[in-house]
Amino acid sequence: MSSVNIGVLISGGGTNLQALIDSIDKGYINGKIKVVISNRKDAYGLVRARKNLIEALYINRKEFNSDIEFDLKILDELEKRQVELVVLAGYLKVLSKEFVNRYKNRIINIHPSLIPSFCGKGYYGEKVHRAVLDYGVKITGATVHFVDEGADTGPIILQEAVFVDNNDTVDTLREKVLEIEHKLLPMAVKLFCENKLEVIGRKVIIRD
Ligand SMILES: Nc1nc2c(c(=O)[nH]1)N[C@@H](CN(C=O)c1ccc(C(=O)N[C@@H](CCC(=O)O)C(=O)O)cc1)CN2
Ligand SMILES: NCC(=O)N[C@@H]1O[C@H](COP(=O)([O-])[O-])[C@@H](O)[C@H]1O
Repeated sequence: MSSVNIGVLISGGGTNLQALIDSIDKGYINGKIKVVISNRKDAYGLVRARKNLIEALYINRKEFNSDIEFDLKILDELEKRQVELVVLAGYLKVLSKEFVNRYKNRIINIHPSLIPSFCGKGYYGEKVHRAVLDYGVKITGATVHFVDEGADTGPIILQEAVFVDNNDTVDTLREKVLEIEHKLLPMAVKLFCENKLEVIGRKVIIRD
């Protein structure tokens, strides 16, 4: 089976990107990351990409007149490289309808909570863990899902839970959830690359 061309969008440190790079390098994922694109110049994920000889682009939103034009630029860079799967690995901008429709059911996102809890506009990064602690829930976790027009509303591919302890802080919770993310995201990408994910309405069926 030929490998799948992957494009990864980031905004930050890139530990999920690193998990994908490592998973591909050890042969766990039948894919090739063709390009990493960040909307933030200081994203350490760009450094991780370059260290692994992966093309890394910073695209400055301020150089475009609208979010749509910005998205179209990103789409152009992805399609120039025949990208078949887009992975959002800590990408902190909501994609436009045009982008989502161009890659329908071919955009995967990782979110640091058990969707539909603590997700959507305003819920990203540490804000999620802060909300989890403030609410007092006893479990949280991570979700990998296909991306649709809404923020974190797409069909769920994989989830895994973790207990919230009384002495947990944002930092300790982030670390516990990241450990799950670094397992679930490569697993979901592997399943996609092996053509084992079928979307039926809101449900994602994992085929053997
Ligand atoms: N169309 C979609 N685009 C994106 C999705 C999605 O599900 N559908 N997922 C997000 C990632 N994400 C949660 O997983 C998420 C990212 C950012 C935000 C948010 O509120 N962002 C702020 C700006 C943040 C910043 O630039 O500092 C905002 O848009 O006002 C919510 C959820 C990726 N794209
Ligand atoms: N709503 C999107 C969101 O909050 N994404 C989260 O940003 C972090 C990125 O970390 P990383 O840059 O080390 O992969 C991860 O925890 C990811 O789940």
